[in-house]
Amino acid sequence: DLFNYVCTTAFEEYGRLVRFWVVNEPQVLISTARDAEKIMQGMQHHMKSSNYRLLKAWMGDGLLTSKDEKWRVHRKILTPAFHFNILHEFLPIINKNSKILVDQLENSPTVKKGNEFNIFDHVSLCALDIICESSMGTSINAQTSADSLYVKAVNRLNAIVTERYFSPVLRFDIFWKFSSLKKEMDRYLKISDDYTDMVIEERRKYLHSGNKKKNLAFLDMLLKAQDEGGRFLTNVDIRDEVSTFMFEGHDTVTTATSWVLFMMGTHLDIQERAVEELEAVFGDSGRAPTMNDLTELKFLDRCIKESLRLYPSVPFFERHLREDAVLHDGKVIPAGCNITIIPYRIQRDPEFFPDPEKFDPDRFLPENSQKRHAYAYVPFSAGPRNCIGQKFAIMEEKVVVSTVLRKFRVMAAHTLDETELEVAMILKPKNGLRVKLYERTDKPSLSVQ
Ligand code: HEM
Repeated sequence: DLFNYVCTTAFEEYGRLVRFWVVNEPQVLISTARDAEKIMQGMQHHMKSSNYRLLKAWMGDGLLTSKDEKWRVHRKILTPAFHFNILHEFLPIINKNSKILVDQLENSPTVKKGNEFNIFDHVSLCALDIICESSMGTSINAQTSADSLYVKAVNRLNAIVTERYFSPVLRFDIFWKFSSLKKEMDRYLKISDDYTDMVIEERRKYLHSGNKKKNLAFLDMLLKAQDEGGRFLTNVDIRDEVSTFMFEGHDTVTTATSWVLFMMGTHLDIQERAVEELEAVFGDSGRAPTMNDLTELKFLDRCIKESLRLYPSVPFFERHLREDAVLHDGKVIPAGCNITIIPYRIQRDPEFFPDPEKFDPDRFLPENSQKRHAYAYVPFSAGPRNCIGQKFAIMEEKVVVSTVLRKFRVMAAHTLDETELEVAMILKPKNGLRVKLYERTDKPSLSVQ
């Protein structure tokens, strides 16, 4: 199938670099850490490929798609929001929603009967609540009222963007313009834009009222910068950044979190080690994690990293070369090419990860990882265009996974071999990740204090 061909077979047939044509545009696939470094390390090749124009209908010129001065200015404004000293402000939001997730699972008839279900569906609503409240400062209660129009809009927009990206026909504007999918997209864009505009307006009024009691939101950084006369920051710019966060911070975390839980469910010895660590940190208490607790969860941290190695939420990303790129062995990729960097392949290189298919969290022990090539592990990309939300994402994963594991024993309902991967912008298994949950009966009830 296409996923295996692009990520594996193509390199076995043609070697470490593969070139093909998408109509009149040359595309080069990169599969090794040393080549990836030459593309990602500086600002020289920071421009995204022409394929990202397909994302622009939703997120305009947000951080993910923009370039040059606009990208630089916006990145500078948003970077402080992800500083370690600020991140703790988001912990109550993550704790609250993880608790709701566990409550929902506990009360679900499917879970009670010991039936299997797709863990993805539940984690997705939880991640949506978290990213919405963290970026906009408002709660949409996706977990408790799944029929909200905005929730539907975000989910459909994600799916439509992906469908267009991989459609050999709809990617061309001429066919897209007259398609029913475009009509549907316009409908959901209006719902999403209207909602975001309304939240931005309310948040602006709230901040101007001088009331500082509510949690900080990423949006506040942008509104503050606009107040201070920030260049480039129109209302549409702010909306684009919020939409970018809703896109980048939702499905990515959902996939990553679901995979860790599933991997725990297929590797019960590893799950037990993680639970022993949780018991050491939380004892018999049902208290919610603090930032200090999260730092203590070192084994869980390694499980999350290892899961992202095997199943990077973003299995590939792309650049457009405005100048020639010289690779580590002197080979030149000429200006004008689009480049696809494939973490899914790079992170399976046996030179850096012996027995690469094995799920082994201890690869990330300091003594096993310190000397590894800096670009051998790039689930969050690397260099100046790396993921701005990576610390937030790991913090969220740790809280959600630990909250679930403190309450439930997770058992996978199928094997890894039976899990077929889909070619999409986000690495999703075609038929979901199905698990069964069993309550750890001797555990106290969890609190969000
Ligand atoms: C496990 C979760 C996540 C993974 C694996 C992930 C991965 C990535 C990757 C690979 C990129 C580079 C994409 C490209 O070049 O096309 C990226 C960029 C980005 N991510 Fe994440 N991401 C995650 C979570 C998040 C979260 C939670 C947020 C926001 C709170 C976020 C915000 C962004 C933004 C804004 C960019 C664009 C950065 C720029 O170009 O300056 N991501 N992410």
